[in-house]
Amino acid sequence: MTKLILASGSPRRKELLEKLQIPFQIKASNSDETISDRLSPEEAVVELATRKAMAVSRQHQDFAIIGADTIVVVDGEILGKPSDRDHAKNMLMKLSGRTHEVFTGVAIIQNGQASTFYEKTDVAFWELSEAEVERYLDSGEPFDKAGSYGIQGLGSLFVKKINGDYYSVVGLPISKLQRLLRELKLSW
Ligand SMILES: Cc1cn([C@H]2C[C@H](O)[C@@H](COP(=O)(O)OP(=O)(O)OP(=O)(O)O)O2)c(=O)[nH]c1=O
Repeated sequence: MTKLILASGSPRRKELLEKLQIPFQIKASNSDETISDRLSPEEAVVELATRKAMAVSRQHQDFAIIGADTIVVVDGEILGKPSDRDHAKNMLMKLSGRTHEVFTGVAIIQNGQASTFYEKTDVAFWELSEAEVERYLDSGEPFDKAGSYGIQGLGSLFVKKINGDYYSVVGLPISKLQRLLRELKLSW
């Protein structure tokens, strides 16, 4: 069976891939995450996921490599991970009281060939007070996450409604990924 590598430093992605109960290794990828603003959100996440997987694939040609990328989109604006506390506060105030989209792109590179897909989930937030946001920032949770929140953590308290795959918001659309891995004969 082809050996599998998850090209990610995200502990959430590792935990989610473990659900498939297939062996894999982890190699964090440090590919360039800047993207052209001409790309649509779906094109951007697929491009970034492919870049992450490709970067690892060059050193591990005999493996199948999985890369993923998650972004938040509100009013057509792409929100990645915050650069500092003010940036995070700004993002959270933007998300307050409205619905945003979370896009996760996934790429599997095998024998130089990329198989890709993306998933879109709508997430509606309650109206957030500034005090609530400040308290959330104090928790430290927002800083390594797209859109500056974690639906799986304290950020759950902001969520009014979700339409789509919860696991895609956390960083890996695991059921769709399993189906693609099966098609590629990489999973049961
Ligand atoms: C919206 C949201 C994002 N996230 C996370 C998923 C991703 O890990 C992160 C977005 O950053 P990414 O650049 O997609 O991933 P990463 O830098 O964490 O890991 P790597 O590139 O090595 O694979 O935000 C949550 O954990 N919960 C959420 O609710």
